[in-house]
Amino acid sequence: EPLPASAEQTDGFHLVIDALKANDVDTIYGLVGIPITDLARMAQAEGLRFIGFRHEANAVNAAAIAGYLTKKPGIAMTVSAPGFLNGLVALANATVNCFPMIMISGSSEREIVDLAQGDYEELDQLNAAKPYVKAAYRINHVEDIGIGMARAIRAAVSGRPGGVYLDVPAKLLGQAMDAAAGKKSIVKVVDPAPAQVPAPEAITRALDVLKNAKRPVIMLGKGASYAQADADIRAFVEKTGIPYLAMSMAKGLLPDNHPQAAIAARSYALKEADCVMLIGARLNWLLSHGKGPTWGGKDHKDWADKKFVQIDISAQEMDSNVPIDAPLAGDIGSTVAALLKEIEKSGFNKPDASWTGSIKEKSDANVAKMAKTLSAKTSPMNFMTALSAMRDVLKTRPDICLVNEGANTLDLARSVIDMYEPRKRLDSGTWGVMGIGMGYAIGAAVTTGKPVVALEGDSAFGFSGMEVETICRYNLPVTVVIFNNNGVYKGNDVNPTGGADPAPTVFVKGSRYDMLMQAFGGVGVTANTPEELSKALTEGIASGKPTLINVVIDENAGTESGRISHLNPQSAAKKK
Ligand SMILES: Cc1ncc(Cc2csc(CCOP(=O)(O)OP(=O)(O)O)c2C)c(N)n1
Repeated sequence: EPLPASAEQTDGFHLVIDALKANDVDTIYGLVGIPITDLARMAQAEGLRFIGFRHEANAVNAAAIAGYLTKKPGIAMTVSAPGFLNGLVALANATVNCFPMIMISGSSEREIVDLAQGDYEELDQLNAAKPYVKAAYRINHVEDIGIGMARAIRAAVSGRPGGVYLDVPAKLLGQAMDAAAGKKSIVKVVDPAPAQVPAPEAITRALDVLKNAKRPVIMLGKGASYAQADADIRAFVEKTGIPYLAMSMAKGLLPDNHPQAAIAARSYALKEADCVMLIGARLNWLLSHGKGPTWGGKDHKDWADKKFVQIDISAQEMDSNVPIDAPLAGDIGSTVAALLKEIEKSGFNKPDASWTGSIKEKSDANVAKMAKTLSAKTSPMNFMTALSAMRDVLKTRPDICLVNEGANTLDLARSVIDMYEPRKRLDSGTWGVMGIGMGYAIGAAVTTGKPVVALEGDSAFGFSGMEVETICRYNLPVTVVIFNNNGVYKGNDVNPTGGADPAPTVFVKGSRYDMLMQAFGGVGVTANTPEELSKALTEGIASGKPTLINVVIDENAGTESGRISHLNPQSAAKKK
């Protein structure tokens, strides 16, 4: 007997989907299983895309990069306990990188977990997540799904963006309620990331510090890329005439060949600058915490004699880790707009040509030095000769995203491959984490609809390589390029015992990663020369088809841990 219209019912499954759709979510990245398989089916039936992965970490990485690219929270979905834990690493990485996303995980019934009665995949996921996320919520009652999802969305994108955990006990999905009341309970979040405008006196103070500087430099961080205030940021750099540096994911905010780019003279600029303006860049390990020899200091504790201006959406970021002379607490778009407005009114004298000229001189000399290394002919290829071939191809397609991870593959590509548009370089980021490759490539391809090139060290690729099947299943325009030097960092280590086990850093020699892509119907090619690499890369991008290029690199090439080998611990024990 059908229920009377007024008594029509809805349920938790449908309200989760309604809440996502009401907030313009169109894609979920996940891996199904109890208790979310039907939720995924229903989401797809209701018009959302559900991109199914082979490991939760890659699904969560895809959601994270979707959040970075769109400023809307990426949505990931996992099963309980082990599926949740598999996703947690990438959720923590999203939080560290300030990428807005929500990981929704099914969970066991509270009463069973709270009494440790031993349920299928029982774990107190909410409390396990809390140390690694910006916010964590559990929804226990179906009528709270609307407001719970709204809070998760606002937490992900407002203020400093980050990863949010949303715990969905299995029982919640099955709970029913009156359909009309359910509809009313859905919340469309109003202004989820409100503008945060800095105080006028902070603007004046910052411009005073910059105007009094003789040798200023601007450091753009990925926060500046995320802001999507591209025109104003470019206008600010050009109107002030201050030389600028870009952290790896901020490359392309201004084209790397811009006349004010100081990237090729980075060490000189950081050492000699008397004033540094940080825009969406934190003074963390990547910038030696703002002190020490990188900044012209005597030793790693020495604060060099410099003034710092910093724009950050979190006021608490200031003085981390050196005193900030002119803090600008606000969102980057509003802050740069306010600075430009003040400059329009009160003017700004560009730095003396002796400073900009000295940077240009250093840059030109370093570019010339690199050109020599890049033009060398080697067989087998080394990192630089392979990167030289890639650079020439990628220069013709500034619109595509370059995903990049590895050690030498990451460090060298960052300086060799120029970027010309914002938010096109997606890499290991703040943690220097390996394993983001295929997840970021899938997230970028699905989000942008554009071709993606994923340039991978062979070890780095191994963390997420099974997603090659996912790339083929959705026929994504992803070209994976693996710099295959037979090992972690290099491939020439030997087992000191002479025993049968390979050295800890060595892989199977002559491995054919290209056959992995062929196994799932994609195009697989091995490239032994720069010409073969250029041809395969050009064709891969043009085809729009899943492609993997296995690039044979000299196994003696490379440096252990790339640019950060100095971080490896050294024994203090006195040698006899
Ligand atoms: C989750 C995680 N586990 C281990 C590590 C430590 C590491 C940093 S770089 C790297 C791989 C280097 O080998 P690869 O062959 O990719 O690079 P290349 O020198 O270009 O040939 C590892 C394992 C990190 N950062 N994250």
